[in-house]
Amino acid sequence: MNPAQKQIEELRAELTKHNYNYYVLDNPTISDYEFDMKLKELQQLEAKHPEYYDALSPTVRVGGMITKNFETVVHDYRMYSLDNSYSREELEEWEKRILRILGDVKVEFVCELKYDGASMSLTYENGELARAVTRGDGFQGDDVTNNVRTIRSVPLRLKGDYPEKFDIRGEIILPRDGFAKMNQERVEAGEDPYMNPRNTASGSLKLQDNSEVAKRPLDCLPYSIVGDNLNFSTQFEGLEKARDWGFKVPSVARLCQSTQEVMDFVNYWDVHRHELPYETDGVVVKVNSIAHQEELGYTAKAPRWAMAYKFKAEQVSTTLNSISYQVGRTGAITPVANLEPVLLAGTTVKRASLHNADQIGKLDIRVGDTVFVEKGGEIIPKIIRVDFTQRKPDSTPTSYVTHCPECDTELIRREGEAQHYCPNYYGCPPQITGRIQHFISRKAMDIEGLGGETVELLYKEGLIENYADLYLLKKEQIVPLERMAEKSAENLVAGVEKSKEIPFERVLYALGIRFVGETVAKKLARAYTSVEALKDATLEDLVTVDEIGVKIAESVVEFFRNENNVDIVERLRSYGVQMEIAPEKLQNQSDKLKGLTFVVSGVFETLSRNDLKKHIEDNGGKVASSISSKTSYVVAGDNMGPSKRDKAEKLNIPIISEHEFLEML
Ligand SMILES: NC(=O)c1ccc[n+]([C@@H]2O[C@H](COP(=O)([O-])OP(=O)(O)OC[C@H]3O[C@@H](n4cnc5c(N)ncnc54)[C@H](O)[C@@H]3O)[C@@H](O)[C@H]2O)c1
Ligand SMILES: [Zn+2]
Repeated sequence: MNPAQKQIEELRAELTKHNYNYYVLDNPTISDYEFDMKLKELQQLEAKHPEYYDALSPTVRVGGMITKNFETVVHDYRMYSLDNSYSREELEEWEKRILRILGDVKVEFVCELKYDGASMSLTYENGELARAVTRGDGFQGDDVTNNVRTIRSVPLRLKGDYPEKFDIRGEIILPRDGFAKMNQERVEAGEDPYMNPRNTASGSLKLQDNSEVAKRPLDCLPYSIVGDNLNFSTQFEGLEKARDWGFKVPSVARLCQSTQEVMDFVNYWDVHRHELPYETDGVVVKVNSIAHQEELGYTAKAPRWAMAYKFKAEQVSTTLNSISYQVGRTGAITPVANLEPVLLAGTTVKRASLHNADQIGKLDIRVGDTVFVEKGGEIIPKIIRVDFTQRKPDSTPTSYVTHCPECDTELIRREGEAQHYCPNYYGCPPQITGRIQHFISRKAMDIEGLGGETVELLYKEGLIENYADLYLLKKEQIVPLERMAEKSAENLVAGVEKSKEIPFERVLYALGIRFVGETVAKKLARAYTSVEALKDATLEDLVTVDEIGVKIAESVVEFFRNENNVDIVERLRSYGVQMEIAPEKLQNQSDKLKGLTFVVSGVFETLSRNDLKKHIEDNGGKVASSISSKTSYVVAGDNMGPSKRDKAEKLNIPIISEHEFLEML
């Protein structure tokens, strides 16, 4: 293969992978700037070598895709991406291109902010929200109407002189405050914080349970209207109309008569964007007249009448004062850079994560170095590189810690893992308190009246050494402690007592067995029904359980091989903690539907939809939200949607009634 072709194909493959990480997994591994630069490189190569044209290239296709977890809907009007620019020169070139097409006319521009979230198309019919669909691949997207209905700024009913039918496009975002609050709750519950508002907003739309979506403070910021017979003739008027109909259109949009005015808007917001309640990653400049827009049209991927001007992620340089090492609940060591405090993107930055030993080696970072720090959407800033021109002649390479900073045990690094670990499971303080903090967290034993700091205090005072000790705490022991009062001590003891009602599957999760998260704990609880049976399970036995792999199985066996753990579990049982699935619950459970996937549609006579779903899950079946070739049965009630019926028939999937379903049990 010729080198140019090879390079083109490698870039296409790499960008396709990043699109998948970004749009499907909501978990990008490179910055947007790096992504855009690679895309530009590909664009230039493809322009030089038109012989390698490919209609599937990331340069000619919108990067997203449908997920198949929702009903797929074809957009009446295609959804496009935007071309990007990073400089005034690029903007001026764009203006010239436009004038070449439009001829000698006066062109007005509208500047809007580029909200950083997930794009959404809302269809309104006769003033009512009919559908909400993600951008997907631009031609078709996921029907997420049920999730979007929970967003308060999406009007379900419009007011004023709205057109009979139209689509309005907007960005679904998570305001900074709401995001910070969600993360605070997660951290308190012992869960990892979300990475950034954009990915969290996008991930929220894909949740299957809309009551979960309703808890998230999402917002919808509209920016364009498409349809036939619209009653306005410019972009700016369209925004005003949408506001009158009840949409939350941000008021920062501005009409500009020249590139200078556009640049003034850009420069103003590059600085002041950190004062906004939500994140933005640039400005979108649009030709104002819709007649002009129609004349300009679209390329394969983006309108010719609009251009995004992207802000560069803000970078600052500062000094690395020291590196410290944190020990997590599992004993994992994380190196942290302690920086000379510096203002970045509206907040003072003092620390940055260095991830692991390899990262330190890759950056060749040393104490005393001047380093560049960047903050994208992430909460924790990143060190991009060292400014080697500023390196002091007497600096010495960083040598990674060899012993645990908390308990002085020699660290280990397992084959194939990036992190170092402190193996002192029972003697290392942050591991001990970390395990107890996990045990009491919301999704585990949910012990009210007890928080992470109190756990540390109780441990420091010698009152607890493991989570079983919590059940022996007496009010009289707690009251004398710092910041404790009669009432809070009572609450703590009552909270511990109440946790004895927590079902076995959550107790199993609370034990903190490595790799046994919530879902795995559920599977294990169902498969073994008691801790006694799980304890005796062999590796060969464990891996036969659905979705349990060797890694998890080994970890379970290792946990119960340790006498200390067995002892603690035995004590928990003796205090009354649930160590098996309650018999009455077991009665209604079976494996009868194992391996079968059901889609439930319509309204039912004897059961509610939720009960029906619970029956399916209790008997080992799976519930999916949309019909695919993997569906085993569709359980249909009254008013089953015709499109679902068509699809089931096309794929030859049996449609059964609720009575037929109950008979299966
Ligand atoms: N880091 C990664 O791995 C990775 C991977 C894929 C994509 N990306 C990022 O995503 C970008 C591509 O995504 P894209 O195709 O959605 O393009 P884009 O985000 O650059 O621009 C198009 C989108 O901007 C949004 N938008 C926000 N405010 C708007 C406004 N006022 N008017 C019009 N549209 C507005 C719309 O949802 C529209 O779909 C890349 O440039 C890159 O920065 C990053
Ligand atoms: Zn240690």
